[in-house]
Amino acid sequence: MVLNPVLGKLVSKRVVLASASPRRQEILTNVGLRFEVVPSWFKETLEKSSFTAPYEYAVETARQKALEVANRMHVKHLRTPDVVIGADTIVSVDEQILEKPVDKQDAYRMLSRLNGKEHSVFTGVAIIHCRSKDNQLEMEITDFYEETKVKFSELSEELLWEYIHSGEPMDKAGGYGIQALGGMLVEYVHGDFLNVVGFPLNHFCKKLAELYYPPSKHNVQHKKYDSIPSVDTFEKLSDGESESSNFTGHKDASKLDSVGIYSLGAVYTSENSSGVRTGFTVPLENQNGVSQSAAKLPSKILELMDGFRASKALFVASKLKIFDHLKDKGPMKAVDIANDVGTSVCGTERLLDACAALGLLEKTLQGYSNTDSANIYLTSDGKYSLHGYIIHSNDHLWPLFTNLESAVKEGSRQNHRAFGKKADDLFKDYYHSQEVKQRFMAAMHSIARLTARDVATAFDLSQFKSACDLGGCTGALAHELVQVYPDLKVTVFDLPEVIANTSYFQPSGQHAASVTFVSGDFFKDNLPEADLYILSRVLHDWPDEKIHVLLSKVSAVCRPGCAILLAEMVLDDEKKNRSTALLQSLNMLVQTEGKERSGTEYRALLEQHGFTNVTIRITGNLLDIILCVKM
Ligand SMILES: O=c1[nH]cc([C@@H]2O[C@H](COP(=O)(O)OP(=O)(O)OP(=O)(O)O)[C@@H](O)[C@H]2O)c(=O)[nH]1
Repeated sequence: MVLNPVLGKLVSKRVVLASASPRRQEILTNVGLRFEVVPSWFKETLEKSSFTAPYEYAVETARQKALEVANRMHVKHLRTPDVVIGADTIVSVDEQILEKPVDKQDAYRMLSRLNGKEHSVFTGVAIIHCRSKDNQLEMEITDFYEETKVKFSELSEELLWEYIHSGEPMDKAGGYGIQALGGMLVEYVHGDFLNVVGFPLNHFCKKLAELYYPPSKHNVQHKKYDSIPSVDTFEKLSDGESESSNFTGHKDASKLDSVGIYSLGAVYTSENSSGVRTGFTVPLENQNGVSQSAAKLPSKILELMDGFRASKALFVASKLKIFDHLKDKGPMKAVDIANDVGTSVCGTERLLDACAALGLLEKTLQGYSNTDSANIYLTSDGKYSLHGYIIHSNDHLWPLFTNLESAVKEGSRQNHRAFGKKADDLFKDYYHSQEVKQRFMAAMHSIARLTARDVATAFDLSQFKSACDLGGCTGALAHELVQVYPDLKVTVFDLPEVIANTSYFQPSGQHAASVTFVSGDFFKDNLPEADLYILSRVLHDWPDEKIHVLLSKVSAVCRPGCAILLAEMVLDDEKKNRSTALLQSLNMLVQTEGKERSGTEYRALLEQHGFTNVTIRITGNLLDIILCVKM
């Protein structure tokens, strides 16, 4: 649960932290913010002398870090984030800016400068709200800085060197980490402690409050608030969202809710004596003249209650190929679309309006047209088309999910209830008819295309000369890998029924020859030789016993130094935070004997088969990546 509704404003947005700093990640994770980490490639080399004050340098560096990530995600990854957060922490002493030491001598130089004196720590923060309009990246940048004064005690040379040899100073601005051993060097801190650690959380929340709840003309008083409104205040405000808070342009569910929530009363805000804004509802009279108070509705719960309606609207529009029609012919009127696809005008109009309100379509006087995202993801031939997966969700997953209650009661898959037949093998379900097989392959292909770049680049795989993608289906990941690593040869190993149907999905291009297809059953047949074995969305299909069979086979053919790359949604150890992955685990319950697992669980499985150095990258995207090496 997000404690602070200001941060709650970010829940439905794709938030990206443009920072490799584990401290920033921890500070933001600790308050319940969900975000993806995309470290910035911006080199911190701005000319310091061109800034009149040290904080200007920190703010500009933070801006450049965030801008680089926003641009890269938009242009290279075709994934425009909603919000990008960048930060830069520096220490300023005697008009000098200190960043991270480059070596121990440099750390010594910095710490000696700070010894026995007061210095300032500045963190510059940039919050960029992004949106893609006509494929152009539009951004609104907000930045600020926070200053904290820190005083070091008089420290002996011996102590300084002991501290330096601990290794702690190396990745810390000014050469110390106040949150750990470095705390022992500090006599006092004036200001925000977390600012020193790398992220001024309090100021960040105030900034979000300013952005998402700007003082409106309805305010009873207009004093500018100078502290974070209390939780209670935010809850009252949270659904009375103002126009300007909708940076991303899409209409999210909470915004839609707000219409209903305050239909009985208007929201006003005022400030209390301590400068804290308070929200209250003004009673309005109903039609009978009876005074009523606007009830604050639980918007999150309402959103969940209605979630299936939105999913189904998307599924039906996709099944009817409305996005394909609009790509070729839009803008179009409802009546023309209805005629083209052979549906009723009144039903089609309602569906189109719902899709427009959900941000999937645009509605103008000329008619309906696709949004940029619809063109890319929802048309059946879009570059990153999810059409295949959406149809699979509608035709296969939906009937299974309607039996979730039985699955939970019985603890087992529900294929027999959903489809009226009992299959002993998961994939027999998919491959019993050509139509279902092609639908399943198209679904796997669309997800693999979307995630392939992340899987291929989560780790540097350039040391491997050959790879085998076990259960690699249409070869979408294999083709991405050979593009990223031109010297790599990839064998896609999958069941004969799959391999026989891959030709439709093959790209043409210079690297196509580096991908070969071999048919076989990875539980029974010999595995092709390779330096790297890839298991992407495979292990979650199976129970531990079967995974042991598979991993022991991989282990048997792996030479020391060879590796396994896993791509799965990794659960947090406590299994309480990652709702997408936890829902995916329910998805596995209704249709397989498998489940999603935590990093610790994957590590244990891999280590039992001699795979060590298990490194887990939580990407915050659809798939997390695990690399481990055979000893
Ligand atoms: O007391 C502490 N002071 C500072 C830190 C950490 O120091 C670094 C500051 O470096 P920077 O702002 O450039 O951030 P990076 O780590 O390089 O990550 P980016 O990818 O954002 O450039 C920062 O990590 C602070 O957390 C500390 O830990 N304690």
